[in-house]
Amino acid sequence: MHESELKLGAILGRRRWWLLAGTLLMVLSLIAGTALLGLSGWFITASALAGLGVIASLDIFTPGAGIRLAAVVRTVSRYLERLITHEATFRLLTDLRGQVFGRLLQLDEYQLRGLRRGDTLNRLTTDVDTLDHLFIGVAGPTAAALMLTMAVAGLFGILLDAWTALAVLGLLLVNPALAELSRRRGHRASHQLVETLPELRREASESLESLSDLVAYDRVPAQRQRLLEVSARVIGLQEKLARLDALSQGLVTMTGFLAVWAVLVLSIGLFQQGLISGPVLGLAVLTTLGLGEAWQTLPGAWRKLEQCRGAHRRIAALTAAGPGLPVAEQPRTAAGNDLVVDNVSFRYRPELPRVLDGFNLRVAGGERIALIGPSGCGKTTLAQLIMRQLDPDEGRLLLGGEDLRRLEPASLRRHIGLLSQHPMLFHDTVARNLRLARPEASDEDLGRALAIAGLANFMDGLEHGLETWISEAGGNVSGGEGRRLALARLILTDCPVVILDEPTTGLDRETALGLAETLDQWLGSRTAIMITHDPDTLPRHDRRIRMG
Ligand SMILES: Nc1ncnc2c1ncn2[C@@H]1O[C@H](COP(=O)(O)OP(=O)(O)OP(=O)(O)O)[C@@H](O)[C@H]1O
Repeated sequence: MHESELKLGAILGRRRWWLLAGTLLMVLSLIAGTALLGLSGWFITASALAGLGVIASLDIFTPGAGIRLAAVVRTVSRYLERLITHEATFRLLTDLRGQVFGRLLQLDEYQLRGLRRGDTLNRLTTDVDTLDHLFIGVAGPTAAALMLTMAVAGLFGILLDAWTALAVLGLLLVNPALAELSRRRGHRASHQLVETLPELRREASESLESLSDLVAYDRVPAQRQRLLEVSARVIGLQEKLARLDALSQGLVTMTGFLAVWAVLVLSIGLFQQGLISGPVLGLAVLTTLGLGEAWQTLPGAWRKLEQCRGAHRRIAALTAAGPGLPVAEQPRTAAGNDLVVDNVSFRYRPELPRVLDGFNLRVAGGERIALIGPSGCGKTTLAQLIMRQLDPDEGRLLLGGEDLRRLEPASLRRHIGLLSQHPMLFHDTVARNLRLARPEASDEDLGRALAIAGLANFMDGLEHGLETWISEAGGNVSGGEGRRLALARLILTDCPVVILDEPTTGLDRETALGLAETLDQWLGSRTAIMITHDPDTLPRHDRRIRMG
């Protein structure tokens, strides 16, 4: 098993005391509920018999106190049980999400590209939630129902006789078999549902994201049709599983009533023989009725085990994607600002042609170069190799004379900064989006970075200034403004080496030239690689390198 693979057992083990406390409280509340019914049965029968004059006197205080106690214990233990199991759930969710998210953070650019955003989100949310059902819905209640059944059978063995105890055990222990049967019958549909539900969410989110394109190409009806088809498949599976749940729940209810009936028949026999009193008979029957209820929800819950397994598989697949790029045993700290690309070859997959084939480049410390070339010639790929988001198949990349593979990743990140082609802005304030680069930056620092990025006027127009919220993926800022916000973020990092992937794209010529001027000052003695299709709008640079 890979070290970073999902360790469900370990996660459950870490929270074992919470889970145990939850199960014990579940048992206590079930016992109190069943005792409440049983004592009520005893009390009602005894009162009726006293009313008929069959029994001479009736002690109403002892059973009355018992009923009150059972009612209070049931309420309190159920409340505490909810509190504890919910707390346990949140802790389990935190552990699970933490582990899955931690694993995602280790993925490199190449592995991340293989993930579809909607699908990953699904695994992080729905699948993790489904897994959490494992304890709350299945393990805890099953253990509680089993323990209660054993306890009641023991009680019947003492109060009534061995046959009644065995009848209760025999009939109610059919329930786990019914639950298992329901799990097996729902196996395929449950697995299909785990796969189809994310497909539906993915289709829905992608339809919304690409709505303007779909409208422009008049593809809305076709997309709607696709959505409806997936939705119909989901509904079909859910219907199938709901029918199975109803059937198995009906069967469990039947075994519960069969047990009540068996206890009634057997204890009438005992009563006739004078071995038990009428109130005990009432107690036995109603206790069995209460006991049957403890099993009610289990077949559905067991059936969902299959969904848990599917969810586990999907999350495990996400977390088990091989390790990211290897890190040297004793990594060095990045030092020196000169960059060498030495005979580098790279292809994305073995079956694809080489994007770079024996590529060479030397950039001296403090030198600025413009990298130009036709679309698809590998400029962005080269930037990612320099950032060590990818490793070359052949050749090496050196920073300050040291192979990038020997450098500590965090130190490399502090040393080389990248303005990517599609920078990400978070649904957060301008200030927090910028402070991602430097948490301790003052408002003045942010203002300076924004001014260098040519956003002073833009900021003046914002009512809440730095505290203005940017909606998800930069929805309320224009493409050009979003890229310049990301540029301001890069400026805050203060890295001595920077790669700017098309810094002036999306800007009109006048703005681009203005930005080039302020950037020129900021770049100062930094080493800079500027990727562009229009080198005339770039800040001053020493050389132009043509790729492709
Ligand atoms: N993840 C990937 N998997 C497979 N091929 C890829 C991947 N990313 C890029 N490519 C391919 O690699 C080649 C180089 O892409 P790259 O993005 O580096 O080009 P570029 O020169 O930056 O292009 P542009 O100027 O349009 O940004 C292209 O043919 C592209 O299709």
